[in-house]
Amino acid sequence: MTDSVPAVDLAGLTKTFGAVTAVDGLDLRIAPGEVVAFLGPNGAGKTTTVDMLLGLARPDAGTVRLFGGDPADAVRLGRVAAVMQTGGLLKDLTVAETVRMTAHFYGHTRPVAEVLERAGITGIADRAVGKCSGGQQQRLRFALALLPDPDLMVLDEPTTGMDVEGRRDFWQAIRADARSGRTVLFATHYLDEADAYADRIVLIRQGCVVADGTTAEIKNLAAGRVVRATLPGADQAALAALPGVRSVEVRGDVVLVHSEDSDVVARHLLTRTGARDLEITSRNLEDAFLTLTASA
Ligand SMILES: Nc1ncnc2c1ncn2[C@@H]1O[C@H](COP(=O)(O)OP(=O)(O)OP(=O)(O)O)[C@@H](O)[C@H]1O
Repeated sequence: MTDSVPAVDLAGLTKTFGAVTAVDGLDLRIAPGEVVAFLGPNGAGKTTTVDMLLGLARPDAGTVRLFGGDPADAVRLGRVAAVMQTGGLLKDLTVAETVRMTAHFYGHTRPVAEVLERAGITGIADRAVGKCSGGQQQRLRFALALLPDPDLMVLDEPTTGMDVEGRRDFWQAIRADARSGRTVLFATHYLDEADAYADRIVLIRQGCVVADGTTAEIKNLAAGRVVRATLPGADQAALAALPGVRSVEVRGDVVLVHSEDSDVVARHLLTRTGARDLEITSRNLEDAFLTLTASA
């Protein structure tokens, strides 16, 4: 029964700041247990959406429901926790002291040792926060967010400014934790993070959802696949007439067919022509991102 209630349900969400429409009638439903990347270029409206989702900002129009209820109630009940980019840590306390102190503010929490372990910071429990790297401090913020054992974890560009290793360690901790069934929504403008760590990508531009699907679907949506083959004297018109073909390019003896249905192209090339050295490649997420977020 509870599974039929979405973890997140945003409907017609709109927010303007003067002449700027930051979020423009945004609709989004996230089922319990999904790990969703909220991906978009700078100024797309990610933070404004996350702020409304957490009840930190009031929408001008539209509704936010978390687990079927008001966001403020979900936050108060500890069903939702957030990891933001910066702030909120005292440099002189140790990692463990910080977690213990925060645990006192809640009525009931997961054990401190358990959240340290889940966030992957047991080994630095006695280190002063001021001596921790940016990535370690973010994992500490993650540990704090885990204290109430929330059903939904919201992260707003949590790895900004971290080095590659720090980002990888951080995401490994998040990903391992999400396997327990927690719903995760993270805003990012790093394509590789969305690709590597999300089950689903919601791409936004100018406050609207422009694409929503699995990583593979998003790649295909914008880019399809490219079938490359060696085929001297290729019949360009015949290839262009195949279903799903978007373009045919001939470079010397090599032909490149850009298509939504690479199977049809491959079958045609192998059975009806003398093509050899076939290669099928999916264009990368970066291509999809650039195509879908380019200004109209
Ligand atoms: N408090 C505010 N006052 C005025 N304009 C704002 C305010 N907050 C956001 N905006 C504008 O709303 C738009 C969306 O901003 P938002 O921060 O939500 O985007 P974002 O996708 O999170 O961007 P980034 O990746 O750069 O953090 C931008 O044009 C921004 O300048």
